[in-house]
Amino acid sequence: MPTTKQVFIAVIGAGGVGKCFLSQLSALATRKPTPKLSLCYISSSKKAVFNSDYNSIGIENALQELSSSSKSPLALSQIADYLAGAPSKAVLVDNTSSQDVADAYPLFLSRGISIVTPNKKAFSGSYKLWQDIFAAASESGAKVYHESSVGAGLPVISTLKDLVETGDEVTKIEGVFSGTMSFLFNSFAPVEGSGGQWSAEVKKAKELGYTEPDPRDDLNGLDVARKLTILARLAGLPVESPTSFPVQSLIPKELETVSSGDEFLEKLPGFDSQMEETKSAAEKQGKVVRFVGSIDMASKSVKVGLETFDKSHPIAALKGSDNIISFYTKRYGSNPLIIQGAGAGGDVTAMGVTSDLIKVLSQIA
Ligand SMILES: NC(=O)C1=CN([C@@H]2O[C@H](COP(=O)(O)OP(=O)(O)OC[C@H]3O[C@@H](n4cnc5c(N)ncnc54)[C@H](OP(=O)(O)O)[C@@H]3O)[C@@H](O)[C@H]2O)C=CC1
Ligand SMILES: N[C@@H](CC=O)C(=O)O
Ligand code: NA
Repeated sequence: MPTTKQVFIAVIGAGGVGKCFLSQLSALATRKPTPKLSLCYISSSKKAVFNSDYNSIGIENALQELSSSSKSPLALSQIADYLAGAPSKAVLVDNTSSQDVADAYPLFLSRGISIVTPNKKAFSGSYKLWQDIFAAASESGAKVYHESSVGAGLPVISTLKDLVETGDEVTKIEGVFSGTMSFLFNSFAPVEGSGGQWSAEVKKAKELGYTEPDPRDDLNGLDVARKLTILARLAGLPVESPTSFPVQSLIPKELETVSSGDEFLEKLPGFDSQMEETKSAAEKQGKVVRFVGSIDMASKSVKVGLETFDKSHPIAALKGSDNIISFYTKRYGSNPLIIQGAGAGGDVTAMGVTSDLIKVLSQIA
């Protein structure tokens, strides 16, 4: 019979972030034998591995077992039943970008199943979903953490929560919130040198694991809009949705209707001149162009899009996939609290998920 010091873990999604999470989970299970972490379910969109008697799946071999499995994933309501019936507490780790999985969070939480996730969809969907998630968690006592939904593993959500919960008042949040956009502009329009070809940099960002599963979700500005929706809500602004404020898209008009991400990437080189024009216009003023976002609490305004910056500006000087996020608050006055570092990539994102899991374990086990 398992003791209360055992926690069952279900992992949905084993892509770039999911794979890195499994490797961190394996190290965590070895380093900290208590509570005993029992991986009881793992799935991709097409396959799953689980045992109806909750026997643990070896974390080290989970990916191999998943790729050779002949089982289909359970329906979300079945996963909730399965985890609610586990012999002790269970945690769902959602490493997908699925809206369907996100929509089921209130169900999981109401059944006492805690959630950790880098998926932005639940927290930036309708305001009702946001309310349902936190109401379900508070009623059942299940925990929900989503640090990597903004700034990957950077401590953005935890910092904002700490500011608010200790009574500070956020007045403005601004910065670079997309690892993909940061990488693209840092390499396409660097402060020094001529930079690469736009469409080739987009392909590179995908290969490096920075983009969303469909890179159009980054280029249309929606990924940044989702992050700002999450931060605005946490700061006390009940933003209705990521499409309820101005968001600039970098998708060429001619490619707005292509049916797949792959077709989009194939056709993008034909439209490189559009981004070249934007870059030259900034260069003519001695500046560089970057993709940024801001939330102004007093005017209740949120915006996402391109802006030009002096080459000496900290935003212009970012490297790689770095994010930079400035919190202006009553306490910090005119010198904002600034968080900077890699904002995308499998390992740094999984780090946020694993550290959330550690927080949950310390509260439920
Ligand atoms: N990559 C990054 O740098 C960051 C990512 N994130 C977030 O992390 C999440 C994962 O990103 P990433 O790993 O890069 O994406 P990937 O596309 O690499 O992986 C997504 C995984 O989810 C699986 N999946 C999709 N839908 C379902 C479903 N309904 N049920 C079960 N499995 C499903 C896919 O399965 P299949 O392989 O069968 O398609 C795949 O294994 C996203 O929400 C993203 O926004 C957050 C911060 C940074
Ligand atoms: N596609 C996103 C991944 C992290 O949220 C990004 O590039 O920032
Ligand atoms: Na984060």
